[in-house]
Amino acid sequence: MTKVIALANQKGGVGKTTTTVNLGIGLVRHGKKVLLVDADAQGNLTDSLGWHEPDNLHKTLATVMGKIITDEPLQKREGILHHAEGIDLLPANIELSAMEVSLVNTMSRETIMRNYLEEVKKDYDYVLIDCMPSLGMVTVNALTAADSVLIPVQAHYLPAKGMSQLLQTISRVKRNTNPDLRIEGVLLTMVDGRTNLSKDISFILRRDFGDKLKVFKTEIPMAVKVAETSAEGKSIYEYDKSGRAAAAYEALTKEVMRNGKQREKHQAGLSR
Ligand SMILES: Nc1ncnc2c1ncn2[C@@H]1O[C@H](COP(=O)(O)OP(=O)(O)OP(=O)(O)O)[C@@H](O)[C@H]1O
Ligand SMILES: [Mg+2]
Repeated sequence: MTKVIALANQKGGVGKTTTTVNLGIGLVRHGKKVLLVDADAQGNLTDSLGWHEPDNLHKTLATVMGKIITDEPLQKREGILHHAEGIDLLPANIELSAMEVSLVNTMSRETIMRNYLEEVKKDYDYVLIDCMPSLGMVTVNALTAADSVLIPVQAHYLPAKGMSQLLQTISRVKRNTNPDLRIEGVLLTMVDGRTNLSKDISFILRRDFGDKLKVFKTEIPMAVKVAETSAEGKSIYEYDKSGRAAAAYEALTKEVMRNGKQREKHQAGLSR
């Protein structure tokens, strides 16, 4: 069964794109087939995988969503690019900002991305959707298409207000279009080892948003090498394979795979 995970947080610059790349390629390194979907008109994911001029790409997420809206047939693998580290990418560029507007007047406007992925995801074990820093219609589409949400949070920033808004949006999506949507976990990113702040933030998150809000055991350290990878169009495993950030993203990858296995066991138990 394919697992679709949306990486979302309407706060900008918290590590959504970086985590999409390094979790995605981490899964590939464990033999999984993975599609990354760039759902941000800034095209940062596309850029950081080496397509440095996303606006020059002719086929993107906006193209395929447009075809779903107008009921045009899609070609096999239409718009999907392949990266040297073994991962597929559906890119995005500035055209996605027009999609935000055109979705408003579209029928079944929340389910366009889900309809697109229904067929396409059959070729993959995991689909990771890198959301833009807003809770607009494209992000709602991603949450509607997803099995779970992974929420990166910058460790030195108290996320209380933004987190309530995000959790409200997730609840709304659950009520309206995707009752089975789960929270995969909150991931602390850019953790500066010299402080205890990340422990405090884990504590506050659990205190304010309930024990059910799982915080990943893995934390991603602040590391200059991580910031440098995007210019190189490579993952952290290629760029700095023996560094702390590569080890952390490898640990996160294993945690995500373990979560999936535990859930499968649980579901098998329920259906017996
Ligand atoms: N662990 C880290 N250590 C140091 N720098 C990092 C780390 N993770 C990400 N960065 C850098 O921080 C910036 C923001 O990261 P990223 O683009 O992944 O965030 P984002 O949530 O996708 O941002 P946006 O909301 O704009 O889409 C980037 O320049 C990235 O290279
Ligand atoms: Mg981003």
